[in-house]
Amino acid sequence: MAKLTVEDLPLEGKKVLMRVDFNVPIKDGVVGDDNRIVAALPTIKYVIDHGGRAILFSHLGRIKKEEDKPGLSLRPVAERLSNLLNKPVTFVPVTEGKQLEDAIDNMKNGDVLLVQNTRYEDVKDGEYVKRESGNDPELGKYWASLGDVFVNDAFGTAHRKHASNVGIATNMPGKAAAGYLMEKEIKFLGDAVDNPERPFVAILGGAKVSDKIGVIDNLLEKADKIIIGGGMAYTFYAAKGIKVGNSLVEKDKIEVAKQILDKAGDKLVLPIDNVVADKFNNDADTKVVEGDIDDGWMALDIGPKSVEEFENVLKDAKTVVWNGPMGVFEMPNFAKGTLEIGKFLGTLSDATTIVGGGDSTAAVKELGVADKLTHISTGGGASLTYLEGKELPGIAAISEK
Ligand SMILES: Nc1ncnc2c1ncn2[C@@H]1O[C@H](COP(=O)(O)OP(=O)(O)O)[C@@H](O)[C@H]1O
Ligand SMILES: O=C(OP(=O)(O)O)[C@H](O)COP(=O)(O)O
Ligand SMILES: [Mg+2]
Repeated sequence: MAKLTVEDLPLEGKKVLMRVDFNVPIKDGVVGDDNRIVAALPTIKYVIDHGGRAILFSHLGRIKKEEDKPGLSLRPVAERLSNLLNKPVTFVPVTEGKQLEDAIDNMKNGDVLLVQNTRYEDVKDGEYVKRESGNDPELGKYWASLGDVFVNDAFGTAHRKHASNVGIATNMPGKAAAGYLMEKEIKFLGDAVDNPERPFVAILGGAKVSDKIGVIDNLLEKADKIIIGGGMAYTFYAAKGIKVGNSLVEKDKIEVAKQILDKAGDKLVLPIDNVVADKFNNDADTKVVEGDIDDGWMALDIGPKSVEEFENVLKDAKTVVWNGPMGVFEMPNFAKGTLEIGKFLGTLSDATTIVGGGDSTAAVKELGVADKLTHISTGGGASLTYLEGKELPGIAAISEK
């Protein structure tokens, strides 16, 4: 990388602003899968071992209204980080102002501080102002003013142009560096997918339909097959005139889905059958149906015929990139599709198998199939954007050597 790295920066006695991606699953105030926190430890340790004062920034979830804030506090993450580092981590429950500035002034060399969820800035006085997500120039400038140098290790957020990554970096010219995780992810993805061994199969699922449906267009030129499962599948069902019941559908993306279907021909593989439920709950009544999904039912997992069909497509693959679970794996009754696909990828011993994304990674770890895969990437949307051949704004903003 022709970019500055953390090793190029002066650290001793410096206030080192760090952007990490700690957007991890939280349930009942406790961190679930901590892969993304663990993945950032090498850079954090390097900074504090070299006498830096680490001031960490991350987003968590999405905040659109005041009521979203309490459940999306980073406090539980500070606790987990403290356990992992085996040292105290100061948590500052605000994103600006005197409390934050005083806490930073009180830091000693080697100390670690975590700032509240950067997306608290997206809602001010009850209004959705998107200061963080809209890269408000004043916000990036303010955060940059709090430190001496900047290290961006948030690969999972690199496809976003937000104040806490791009904003801070552009306000610290010559002093914004990449961390080890950022370097590692780019190197790995580059080696695997710039000239992928073929057949190259992409698997796309999950729930961020409107975010991610756009990448399919570019992926059609790179991949030999694209398998669509999980919450991504039903917008395509709607585009094909298949009934979707109450399944997750992004209505304003149905047109896009139609265009993709026209262009893709048999490159795109959709689920044949689904596990449908009468409510969004693990205890729902369920059944497996092919094709049409009746009103009152929603598809929460792919069915056994879909698994068989997907495995058939995957069996000869030499490169597989997977983002987005095949169903609502957080509920045991809808985890089977994700589990089966994960297990099957584990049997492809001479293929490069890459799983990316906060939730997909949590799924393969939780379901015990992560060990047999080639690479677990912290980025879902970020990996897909990289795969499309697009520049990642978070990386572009890092200073050149
Ligand atoms: N059929 C479905 N209906 C609703 N949500 C789904 C469905 N399939 C998967 N999901 C949800 O998608 C979420 C993950 O999506 P996403 O964030 O795009 O993936 P990743 O974090 O791996 O990039 C999970 O919380 C999962 O429950
Ligand atoms: O979890 C993330 O992406 P992913 O769900 O695609 O893995 C990143 O933290 C980005 O979050 P965002 O999609 O709310 O900007
Ligand atoms: Mg996710």
